[in-house]
Amino acid sequence: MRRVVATGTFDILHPGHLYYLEESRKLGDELYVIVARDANVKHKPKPVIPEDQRLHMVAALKPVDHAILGDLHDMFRPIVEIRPDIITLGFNQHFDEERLRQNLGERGLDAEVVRIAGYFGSLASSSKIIERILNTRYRSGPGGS
Ligand SMILES: Cc1cc2nc3c(=O)[nH]c(=O)nc-3n(C[C@H](O)[C@H](O)[C@H](O)COP(=O)(O)O)c2cc1C
Ligand SMILES: Nc1ncnc2c1ncn2[C@@H]1O[C@H](COP(=O)(O)OP(=O)(O)OP(=O)(O)O)[C@@H](O)[C@H]1O
Repeated sequence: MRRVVATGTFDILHPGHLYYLEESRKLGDELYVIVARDANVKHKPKPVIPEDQRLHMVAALKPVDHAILGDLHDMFRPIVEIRPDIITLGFNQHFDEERLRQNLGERGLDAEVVRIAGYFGSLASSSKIIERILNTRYRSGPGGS
């Protein structure tokens, strides 16, 4: 059984998330998804959707076999428990692949790190969806409602 781990915030689900999870699942037999804790999302505005609800929605997606909330303090704790063969990074995840491999090695983990390509077919970004909601519903110019 080849175990794959995918990670992310998954604030407002869109086809890019689905693509990332489908491509991750294809690399193995079982896909685990680690959903970022609200408190750990510091590199962008806080998620709109609370962590339990983000987890609930990710867990329901077809390619996902197991979804868990991440650890609050140590991002390697779930990895040590799952012991994946592969960890996938999304196209815009800010982790340095070499550094991540090094950190895993220091903890005795030999998971392969694979970068998944981006999907740009449609409105495939949580922040762009939020921007569109704001622009179309709340920032109408002259003549707008
Ligand atoms: C290998 C790995 C393990 C992670 N484990 C956790 C974790 O335990 N807890 C957590 O809150 N975030 C964890 N994260 C981080 C998030 O899931 C997410 O990738 C990060 O916040 C960047 O979010 P974004 O790409 O969705 O914007 C982990 C990320 C990686 C790459
Ligand atoms: N369009 C996309 N194509 C492929 N992968 C994507 C796409 N959008 C997000 N992902 C991946 O899905 C995971 C979760 O992404 P995240 O929750 O940060 O969504 P996002 O739409 O990139 O958010 P934001 O717009 O706020 O940056 C990450 O691994 C990310 O790289």
